[in-house]
Amino acid sequence: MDYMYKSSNWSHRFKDATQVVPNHKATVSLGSERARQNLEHSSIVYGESEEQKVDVFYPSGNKQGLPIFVYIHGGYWQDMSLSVSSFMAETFVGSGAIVAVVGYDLAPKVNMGQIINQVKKALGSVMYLAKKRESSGVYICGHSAGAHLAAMMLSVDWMGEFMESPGFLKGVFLVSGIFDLRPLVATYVNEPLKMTDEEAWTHSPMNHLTDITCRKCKVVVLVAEHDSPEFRKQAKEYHTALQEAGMATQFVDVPGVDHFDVVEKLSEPQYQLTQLYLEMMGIQ
Ligand SMILES: N[C@@H](CC(=O)c1ccccc1NC=O)C(=O)O
Repeated sequence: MDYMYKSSNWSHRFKDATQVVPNHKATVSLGSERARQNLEHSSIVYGESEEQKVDVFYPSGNKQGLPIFVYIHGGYWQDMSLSVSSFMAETFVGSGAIVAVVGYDLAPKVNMGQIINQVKKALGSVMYLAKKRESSGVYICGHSAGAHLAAMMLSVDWMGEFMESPGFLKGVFLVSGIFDLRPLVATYVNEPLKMTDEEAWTHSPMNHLTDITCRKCKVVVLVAEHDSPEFRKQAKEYHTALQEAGMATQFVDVPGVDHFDVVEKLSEPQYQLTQLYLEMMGIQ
């Protein structure tokens, strides 16, 4: 299971698996820096720590009615950061979306329950922004561990917790995600997280199919051709479970990419997933 959940082992692009994650970090951090240099942006502070912020990138002109593309980064809830996660902003803002990048604290500083709560608060602040800007819809894209967090947001009671209309949330894109955390408990991934089997199940989207609040959300479950068999299995099983729960869902097997460039390429306007997201947001 350690080998299955080490995504760098399954990349086809490098001879040496140890190059994969450093290359990913260099790529996303360069793109993120460029976005901060070239785009109008500001931060919403939703909590006390440095990471509890949402960085928002805007098309010029202060227009109302734009879609909001929310990005939740991966890194097994213990790696990566807000500052390296705006690499797609230039492309999406260029097409007329507001881009909101979610930061959250990492393990071992916080546990899984606290991380999920932080992301909920972050999304609550995005819902408020959506109302203020009369947004045409909020679309969440999560990668890997971020896809797990995005899937957990399908079951948030927005009216109860934030007094915000759930109507803004229109789509959720889950890229190479983990939807049942139980297989991770015995792996290296759990060393800083320290989840028990019970906690792993409590915080699994697979355990929250009957309390989905966003009944009208379109959910796209995506997996990379060169993701590990475990990731591919997790995605297929969650997609089937969503279907059985009566959700509008679509499965996309993205050819020619691995666990990392499946999202890196969102910085390219012509990439298949960029096109799919823009189309779903109604700006293509
Ligand atoms: N330890 C993992 C790292 C990893 O999976 C990862 C790294 C950066 C961003 C996302 C990742 N995957 C899941 O959250 C590996 O070596 O593949």
